[in-house]
This record gives sequence, C-alpha cells and structure tokens, in this order.
Amino acid sequence: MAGNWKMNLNHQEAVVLVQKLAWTLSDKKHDYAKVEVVVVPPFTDLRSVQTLVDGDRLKIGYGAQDVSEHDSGAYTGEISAGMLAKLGCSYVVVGHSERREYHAETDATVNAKAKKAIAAGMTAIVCVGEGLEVRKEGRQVEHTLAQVDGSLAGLTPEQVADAVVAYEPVWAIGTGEVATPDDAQEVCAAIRGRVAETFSEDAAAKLRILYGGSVKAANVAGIMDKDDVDGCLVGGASLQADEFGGICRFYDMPVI
Ligand SMILES: O=C(CO)COP(=O)(O)O
Repeated sequence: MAGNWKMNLNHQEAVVLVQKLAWTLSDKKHDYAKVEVVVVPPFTDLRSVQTLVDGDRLKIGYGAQDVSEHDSGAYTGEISAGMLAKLGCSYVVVGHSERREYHAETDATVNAKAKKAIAAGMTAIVCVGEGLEVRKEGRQVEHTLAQVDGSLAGLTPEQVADAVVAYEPVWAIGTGEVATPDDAQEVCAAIRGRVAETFSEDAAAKLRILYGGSVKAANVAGIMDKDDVDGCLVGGASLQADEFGGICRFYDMPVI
C-alpha cells in the first residue's frame, strides 16, 4: 500500500503524519505485518522521513514522486536517482498522470526515469492509465497496454519482476469516482498478460500491480479482492493516518 502525498505537507507536517501512521500501524488488533506500507512524500520531506524511520526503526518504507532522467550536472531543479538512493528511498513513482499531463512526460521519458531508478537500486512504480475520453470509447485496455509497452521497453524480465505498475484511470483520480473492482481487474489482468507475453511468465507472476484512484478504507477490500490487484496507490486518503491505516488493514474490511 503506497501513499502518494503529491504536493502536500511540509517536512514538519510529514514527521507528524509518519508518527501518527506508525502509531496506527502498531495497533495489536490487526496484523499489519501482512502488508508492505510505503509513503511517497515531496522531495523536501524525504530527509526528515528518513531520520524518523531510521531512528525509530519504523516498518514504513518511503520513496519519491519523481526522478530525473539525467545522472547529474546542469539540470536546474532536477533530482537524481543517486540522490534519492542516498536518502534511503526504496521506491520512485514515475509517469504519474499528473506528470504526464502537466509536464508533458511521454512514455519515453517515463521509461528513461524508470531505468535510472532501477539502476540506482530502487523499485520503480510505473504509472499508467486512461483518461475519460478513452474510457468512454472503451479503449482503456489498448491505451494502457501501449503505455506499458513504452514505459517498460528495454527492461530485462528480472527488472520487470521487481518493478511495480500502478494502474490509475485518470477519471478516477481525486474525483471520488472509483473504478469498480471489475474495471480495475480488467485492465490489471491485461497488464499482467502483456508482461507475460513481452517479458516472461515469471516476471508477470512476480510483478506487483497496484490500482489507484479514489481508494478509501470503505472501498479498498472489494478492489483488493481481485486476482490481479496486488495493492493500491493512494492519494488523498493517504494524508490521514486513520484512513490510510484502514486501507492498510484491507483484509479486515468488508467487501462492498
Ligand atoms: O493519483 C493517485 C495516487 O497516485 C490517486 O489519487 P486519489 O486517491 O486522491 O484519487
């Protein structure tokens, strides 16, 4: 379960949220050890999160929301994979739909960024997913698989096996409009099928596929019940420790 904080919370607020989350996850009534929990704060929060996670030996992973496709040098405003690895990040989100839309990131850019994250020893969370128009035309599978092809191009089967793909239909992000569990399953199954064809059966079996888009504690169990959904990439609901904690104990939530 990964919480993408997007551009929310300064480093002091980040410390408060991670402390609250750690408290929520220490509740002995639930077995949170079953679930890998990751937070994805803004760059400026990472050092504080690292200090807290290391100091208190928290079982919370963390990662970054983006990475440069360059290694170092004259790229003002960019953050390299080496810098993120040095801060103890285990994950890097690449190709979020907000980056694709507002920063004109193409599959080629996303692919280059994923390769940098992987080369620096981190796990890329590669985001894909269709917009409303494409969904209305019923072309969500075709559209998303083209993004998968472009974004994972040139990776080895072993690298894909260790990667994460997040299927986030753009029309379901921040809108309260959650895809049905069957909508999520349709595209997530197609992604796994494509990875099996392009890379290997083993890579497809090991690849973790997340669903993202208006996930809440109340709807997470139905989504997680689907065979090809291995976890969720959560936006708004990850900013509240109680709500994100509820999502992290999805196995104890009612399926609706
Ligand atoms: O974009 C998302 C996570 O990356 C989803 O955001 P919401 O959960 O706020 O819809």
